[in-house]
Amino acid sequence: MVLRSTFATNSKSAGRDMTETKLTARNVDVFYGQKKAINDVSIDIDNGLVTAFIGPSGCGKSTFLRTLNRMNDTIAGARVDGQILLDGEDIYAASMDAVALRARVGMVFQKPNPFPKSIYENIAYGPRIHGLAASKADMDRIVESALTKAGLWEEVKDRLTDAGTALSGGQQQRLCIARAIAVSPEVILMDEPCSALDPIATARIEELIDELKESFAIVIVTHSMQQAARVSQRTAFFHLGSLVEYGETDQIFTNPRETRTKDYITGRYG
Ligand SMILES: Nc1ncnc2c1ncn2[C@@H]1O[C@H](COP(=O)(O)OP(=O)(O)OP(=O)(O)O)[C@@H](O)[C@H]1O
Repeated sequence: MVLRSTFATNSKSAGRDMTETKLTARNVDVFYGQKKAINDVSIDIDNGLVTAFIGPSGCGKSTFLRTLNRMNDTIAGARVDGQILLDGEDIYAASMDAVALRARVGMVFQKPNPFPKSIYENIAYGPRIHGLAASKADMDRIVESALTKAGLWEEVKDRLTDAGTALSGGQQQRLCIARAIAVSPEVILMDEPCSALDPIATARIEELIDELKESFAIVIVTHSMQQAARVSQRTAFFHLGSLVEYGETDQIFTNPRETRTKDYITGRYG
């Protein structure tokens, strides 16, 4: 089945016009060797809001998420067919540089994974390799701005030379979000970003996601339907590698169109 977005065509966010569709997937299949993990998925992902991917374990949420910034390139035997467009540009085209792409489409993982470097260096690394800072003062500004947007600046401004790994789990995850933000991405992909965190750190990240959606398109994979309902405006339900239903989060949770979606959200499997 091919699902296409039926949403409105314009939105305004953070006082600027944002083109509605940021990422478009068309007829995407993903294979691991002979095994087909994603089957004919088509979806439009829009700016200025949070899109949640939900579904039972093994349904392909993380696999599909990784297609959106070519993280599957790093997995031996993985193959992606179909088309994924970022602002209309084919991200699998030979002319697309994967490193540059991953700066535009950043990723935050399940387990916080700061570099074994200082808090400052964790943020400065990306802008440095992408040549985004002309001077030390420039870099200081980028570091402060990214940490501020990630809600971490006040907690770390007096200990920027401490190791990133010395922070609490929740702080480390906000550091990883700051690291993604520092290279001015357009999209942030989050693969179960709260699964290693306690409820208080989770709430802090969820607040942050809500703030960040003003500036970035955000896609989050979550095992928690409550989390999807709290943080997202759109929800995509995957089952056995297929996109079963995609719609406004309220509609998916209160009035699902497909029986399989209803069965999942009412706890019949998962
Ligand atoms: N690196 C890999 N090599 C081979 N098969 C893989 C690989 N990664 C995932 N798969 C398979 O692809 C399918 C989809 O897995 P994926 O991790 O994307 O699902 P998921 O919905 O994110 O699951 P979970 O919620 O448990 O994280 C599964 O059958 C899984 O075993």
